[in-house]
Amino acid sequence: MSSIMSKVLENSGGFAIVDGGLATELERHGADLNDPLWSAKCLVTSPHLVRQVHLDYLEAGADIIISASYQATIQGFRAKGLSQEESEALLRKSVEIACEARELYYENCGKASVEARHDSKILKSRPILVAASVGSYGAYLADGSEYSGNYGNTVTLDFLKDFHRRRVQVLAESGADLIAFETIPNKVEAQAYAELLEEENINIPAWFTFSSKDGENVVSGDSFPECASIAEASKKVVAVGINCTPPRFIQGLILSIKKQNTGVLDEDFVSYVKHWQKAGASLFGGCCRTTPKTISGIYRTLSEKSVSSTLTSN
Ligand code: MET
Ligand SMILES: [Zn+2]
Repeated sequence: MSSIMSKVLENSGGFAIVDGGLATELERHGADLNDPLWSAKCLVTSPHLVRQVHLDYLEAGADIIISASYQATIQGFRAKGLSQEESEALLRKSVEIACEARELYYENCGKASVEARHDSKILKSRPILVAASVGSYGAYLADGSEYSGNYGNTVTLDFLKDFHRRRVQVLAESGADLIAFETIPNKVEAQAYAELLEEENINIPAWFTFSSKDGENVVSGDSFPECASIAEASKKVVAVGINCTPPRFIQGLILSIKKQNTGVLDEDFVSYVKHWQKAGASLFGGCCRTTPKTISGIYRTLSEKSVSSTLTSN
């Protein structure tokens, strides 16, 4: 495991908390994301709101925040008329905004007042990681195929590598601590990411999270353990897990690979967290429709006298 990830896990007693939904939280605050760029639209229209939502997650106890680049692609920005340079700058901006939120958070910790503590905000100086989000090709298509994983015959391994190549390079050089490949819908895209990390000599670690709608396979029907083994075979991948998946499926999925995971949840997921921890997970967070309240619930649950669990890591 990379030293940054170990540092975060050690500091918090063997587990770390990841943020919750970003796009849906931006929407809850009034952003209109009805656009092929989805949350990436806010990088242009409301960067302050993005920064505030990152900050809300840090104050709710998240140790790792994920940038607003999930649906930010060079191809998507170019389709809106932006130049190559402007498109790359927006990718970098997504990470810069998250880094600014981290700075603001540290400043707030420094001057934390008694009121803030009463406000139940978590203002505790600790190692915080910024992960650069990479959503799937299906997310760029914005036609629901990120939840079918069915890209048709023309979308090959090489096509996917070329699609993601420049974006991954730019994000790797953006100041992020790691890359979060999220909501991966099929095996071929996982393979494309793993090969890109090698070919491009990406020098920050990555994690891979897959989405499932049946508790056994990823959304395309490819086996989750097979997808996970692609991630595990890469030296650059420090964690493999699940996101944007109903919480009732998470424990079984974790057990099916018995490695560390990021769990992702919906309405009453907090009750599941300790089960996921017992099943071997060490990273816990939310996805679409989870909020800072969800994350502070996870924080409180995991901060209670910890259950004895064996943690595994790759
Ligand atoms: C469809 S999954 C979206 C993941 C992304 N990190 C977000 O919360 O917006
Ligand atoms: Zn999601």
